[in-house]
Amino acid sequence: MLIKHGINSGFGAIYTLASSPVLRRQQFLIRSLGDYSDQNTNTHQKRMQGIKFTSGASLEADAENVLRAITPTLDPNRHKGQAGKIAVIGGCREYTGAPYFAAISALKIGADLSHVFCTKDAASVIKSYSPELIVHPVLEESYGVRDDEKRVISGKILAEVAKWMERFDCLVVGPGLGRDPFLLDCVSKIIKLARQSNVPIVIDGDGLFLVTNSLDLISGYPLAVLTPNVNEYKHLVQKVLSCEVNDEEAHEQLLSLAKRIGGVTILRKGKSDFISDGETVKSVSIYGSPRRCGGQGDILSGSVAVFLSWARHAIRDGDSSFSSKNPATLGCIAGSALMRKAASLAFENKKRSTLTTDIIEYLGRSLEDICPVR
Ligand SMILES: NC(=O)C1=CN([C@@H]2O[C@H](COP(=O)(O)OP(=O)(O)OC[C@H]3O[C@@H](n4cnc5c(N)ncnc54)[C@H](O)[C@@H]3O)[C@@H](O)[C@H]2O)[C@@H](O)CC1
Ligand SMILES: Nc1ncnc2c1ncn2[C@@H]1O[C@H](COP(=O)(O)OP(=O)(O)OP(=O)(O)O)[C@@H](O)[C@H]1O
Ligand SMILES: [Mg+2]
Repeated sequence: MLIKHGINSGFGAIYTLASSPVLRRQQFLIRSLGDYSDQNTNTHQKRMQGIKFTSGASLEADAENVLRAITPTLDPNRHKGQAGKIAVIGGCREYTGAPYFAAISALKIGADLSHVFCTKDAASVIKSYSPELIVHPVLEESYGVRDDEKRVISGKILAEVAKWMERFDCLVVGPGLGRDPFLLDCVSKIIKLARQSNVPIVIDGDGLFLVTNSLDLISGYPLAVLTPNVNEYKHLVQKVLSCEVNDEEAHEQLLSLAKRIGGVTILRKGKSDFISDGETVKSVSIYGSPRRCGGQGDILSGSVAVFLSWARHAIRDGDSSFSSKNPATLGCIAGSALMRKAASLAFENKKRSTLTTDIIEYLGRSLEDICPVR
């Protein structure tokens, strides 16, 4: 049986056999969508029907239409939590900014609740940045734990996170996590738990250090998104493909990388962002900012988490042709586009003194410009 995909994949209209791996994975995604009561089904259907991924043979995603299609309307019948509950696993003695940037970005875009699971040292600092965040001081680094206590403490940490897991629409693992071996071992268990619970996971920063060295954690999980920067991408390519980054064949290499990790979605950050799930490659090249201050990747990971969650719901509520799309790819396209637009607005205003906190202040307006609240 031949089935026409509802959305152009970027390589012309695609027809595929019902038994293809793409379709099987997409059907798995549909099956794996959780319960979500949405009053706006028809609105979503209309918006999703409007998505066109690319024009012609270009790889450039039609990011604004993706944003419009997946962003839920603000409906007075909805209750707290329905617009998204995100958890960031990150924050240690050294890094408190990164988890804050990711978690606050999720709220500024429109998620209802944003949690941070971090070490005890980091917790009060992160709380002091914002009363909006729900901060759990549960993680431990090796220096605070005796060897004979490790097994018990690791069990307690997992139990603490497990209490919450089913409530989350997406985890962001890695911003400001650090590289302490005991802490990373506990985070491996958290990733396994999220996977068992079918919760999508965005892996960034030190989370990429962890999974690059333990690929089994995410391999073959279609709800995993990796967001490597230039260094992290280099390590991933070396480890997985046993070669160096090849910019002459950048798209093919990204495709093979995503395919070799079992169809996870990879967002390769750079001058243009490239996104692949091992089947297609899309790019987002809209103008951003020439400022490269630290923390912009953290905004991106928090944003992708929200949009991925919204895309899952929009796909579930859309018509049959759209319910076969990959929410991870949609989430990456939307997150990348919004981050770059906000960065460009912040730079217009602040020029060389633009900081990550300035960019965060433009997330709301950037989304509003594309997808106004009605
Ligand atoms: N204000 C803050 O708290 C900020 C904290 N950040 C955090 O800082 C930490 C480091 O991020 P950076 O952006 O500085 O990282 P970099 O991209 O600078 O990488 C740090 C170092 O680790 C190496 N590396 C990366 N992946 C590796 C792998 N798989 N195996 C071995 N070596 C690897 C790189 O070669 C580099 O030397 C992350 O947790 C990140 O989230 C950043 O997000 C920036 C802002
Ligand atoms: N040369 C560039 N021109 C325009 N935008 C860029 C450029 N490089 C990166 N970006 C954008 O900046 C964002 C963050 O990418 P970056 O490579 O700085 O991540 P990072 O190093 O992980 O950041 P962080 O400091 O948060 O860890 C991405 O959304 C990407 O689109
Ligand atoms: Mg980073």
